[in-house]
Amino acid sequence: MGNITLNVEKTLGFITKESLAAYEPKVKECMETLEKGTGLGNDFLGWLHLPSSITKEHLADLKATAETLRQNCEVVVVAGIGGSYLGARAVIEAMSNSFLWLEEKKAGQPIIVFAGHNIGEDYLAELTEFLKNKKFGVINISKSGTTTETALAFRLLKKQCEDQRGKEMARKVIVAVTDAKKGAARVTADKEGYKSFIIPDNVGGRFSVLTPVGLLPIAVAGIDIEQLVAGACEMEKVCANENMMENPAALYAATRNELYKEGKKIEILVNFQPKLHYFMEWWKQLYGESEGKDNKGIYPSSVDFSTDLHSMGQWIQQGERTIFETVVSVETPNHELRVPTDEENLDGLNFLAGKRVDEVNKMAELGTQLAHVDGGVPNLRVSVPVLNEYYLGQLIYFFEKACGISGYLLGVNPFNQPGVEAYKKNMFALLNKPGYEKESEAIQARLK
Ligand SMILES: O=P(O)(O)OC[C@H]1O[C@H](O)[C@H](O)[C@@H](O)[C@@H]1O
Repeated sequence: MGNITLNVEKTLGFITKESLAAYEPKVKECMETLEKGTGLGNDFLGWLHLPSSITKEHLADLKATAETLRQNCEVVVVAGIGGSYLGARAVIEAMSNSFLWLEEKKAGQPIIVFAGHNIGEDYLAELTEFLKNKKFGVINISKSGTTTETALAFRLLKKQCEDQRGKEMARKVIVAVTDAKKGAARVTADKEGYKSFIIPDNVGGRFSVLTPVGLLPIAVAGIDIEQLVAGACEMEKVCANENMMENPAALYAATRNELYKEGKKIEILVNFQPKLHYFMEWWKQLYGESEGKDNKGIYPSSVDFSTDLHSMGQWIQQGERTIFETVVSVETPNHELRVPTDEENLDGLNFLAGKRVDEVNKMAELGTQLAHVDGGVPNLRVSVPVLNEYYLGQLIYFFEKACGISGYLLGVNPFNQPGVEAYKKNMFALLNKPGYEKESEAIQARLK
């Protein structure tokens, strides 16, 4: 079985081979800093050798809990935000049939829905309505255990679950994934006797998809977590290579840093498979929170092609030349569908008759790459042989390792996110949260 690969050739008209090669010693140093744990944020390096440290017993425990939820629930609500949400959604959406959720639910295959990632009253009211009379369960995920969005949704879900299914069944179908000791989610789980899984202290939220944060919901969705971990393990080996040109994570980190130095301030992650939409959302948090600080950092954005070629395509082709693209390209689709012949040919599409739909998609991809490079947009390409658990595991670890290296190349602490506290402080002050009396007064004075 081959691996995912990275091709940076289409950046070379914008940066030189020599400038890229010059990164080799710096990248090596960053990799050593990660390995030795001597850099900034070194108390959050638990993700680095996480894949190879996951035991069969741990996976079996996760699968057994997932099975309890699958057997007892028509719907499972996964409550979480940021790193406690995006990884699970990324893998579940990438691996699920796009239309399965519209079908009648069969026993043993619950629908997964998400909550706790917004404060939309309509969203939560509609969710409550949808769950009425349904056998549902909840996975409450929060590393800190105190995130407002998630706690608010969980308060509603817990009550509804207990009201509808009784305390005893609720205890069986509510699972917590949180800190070992701290936080409200831990206190509730212990008091109510919920099954719970621990998020290791040294794994930050955005690096936690391969902990129970991601693995439990993914297993509940019926997706093979062993293969996901096996793929990540393989990349853990590949991305340990000290030769930068043979290490995709190192090469990606170096290339994007050099492009940034040359004025390419925005990276657009591109897919040609709509199922990867949430994978890109996961990637945005990973890179946005890791690198966007100290007034520095590439702005991570994403598009779904060819959909967005009909909207953002214009900007990318001819807008300000401060962007580069990284395309995640799936080589072979999981299904085969050919364009039918039509005798009348009213739509003029008979030139495509007999071809696979993916051949059209691939020509859209190649045509776009050539056009965008011609238009001044450097292009990186990550090839994924097939969209399956194994390669998703590879992609996850590849992007995580590259992020650690890239953050150190940039000279920031890639493992903290102090900036996200600013809005929270204001929100708590505005809502008169106990303990925020001084801030409340100050903010009210500003609003007069
Ligand atoms: O898992 P939690 O503690 O609930 O945190 C969920 C998310 O919210 C925070 O505000 C951070 O910005 C994220 O890095 C984190 O993943």
